[in-house]
Amino acid sequence: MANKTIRIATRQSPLALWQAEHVAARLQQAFPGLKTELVKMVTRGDKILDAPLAKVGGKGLFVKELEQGMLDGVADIAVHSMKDVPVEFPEGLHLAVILDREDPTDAFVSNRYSSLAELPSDARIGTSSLRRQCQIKEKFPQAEILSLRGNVNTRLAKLDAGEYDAIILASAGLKRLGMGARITASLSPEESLPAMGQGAIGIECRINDAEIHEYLKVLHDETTTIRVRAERAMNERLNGGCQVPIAGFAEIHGDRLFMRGLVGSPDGSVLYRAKADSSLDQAEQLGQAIADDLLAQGADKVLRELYQ
Ligand SMILES: NCc1[nH]cc(CCC(=O)O)c1CC(=O)O
Repeated sequence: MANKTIRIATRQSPLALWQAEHVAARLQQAFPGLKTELVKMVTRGDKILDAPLAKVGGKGLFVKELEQGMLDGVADIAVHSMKDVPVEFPEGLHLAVILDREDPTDAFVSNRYSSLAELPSDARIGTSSLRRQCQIKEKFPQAEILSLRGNVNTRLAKLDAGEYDAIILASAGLKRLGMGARITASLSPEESLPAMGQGAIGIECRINDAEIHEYLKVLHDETTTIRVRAERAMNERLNGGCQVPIAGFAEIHGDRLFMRGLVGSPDGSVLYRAKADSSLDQAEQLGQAIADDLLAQGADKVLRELYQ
């Protein structure tokens, strides 16, 4: 293992670079002498900035190019936000490890209002996530939802320029970039149920690369893995990516796994919610049960309309 260099495929947004550098630092801490190298790439999701994600379509918008890099042998691992990782992988690649979770909540950020509850009914709210949009619209049917794309700094600059009364974005991204102080209020799961995998970092690599797996093992976080396994199982059954109004969030209390799921119409007029709990070794079954509950309520109608 002497002189080994691990080449890490990453996007170039400040958050992606932070996450890749975090993984590099953790690996070097565990394996003194190990070298790492960032292989910086541009994904389709980075290029298409003028359209809402829901319109761009296609799964794996932020990961495909990184995956091709590993298949081509120009990178050994890819560091992803779990939220952006589709449930299926290209042949030869898989998810090797999930790291401990940062704050999974959605953040309410405003220069004018101190909480979601204080917003005027016709507030202008920035978000490009249908999941956030449908939950906001349920409570504020008159609210104007405005597109908000770009990296964290771009999004905050748009808010500061006065384009919105408030914006909603992932707390994890703000905290990782040292901008946690910009979070006006963390939204509770009742106010905005997070996306599957939100706040968790995952590492993908070639299935047959035994040496790399030896290194990655030290990064594994069991609690986060169980939670994200349940959340991904729900999305898999609903056939949902990050461009559909689906939320799934699991928490561990004692020796039980508690999960909530949600499917909504983008305009917030229909929202289906489900919750259940299980033992920790039944994570996948729990996620599937939540999905089945949502489907039995009629969630498939909403999803079918979106996929058309
Ligand atoms: N879809 C983009 C994306 N992917 C991961 C994060 C934030 C970090 C995380 O959830 O780990 C974001 C930005 C956002 O949702 O505001």
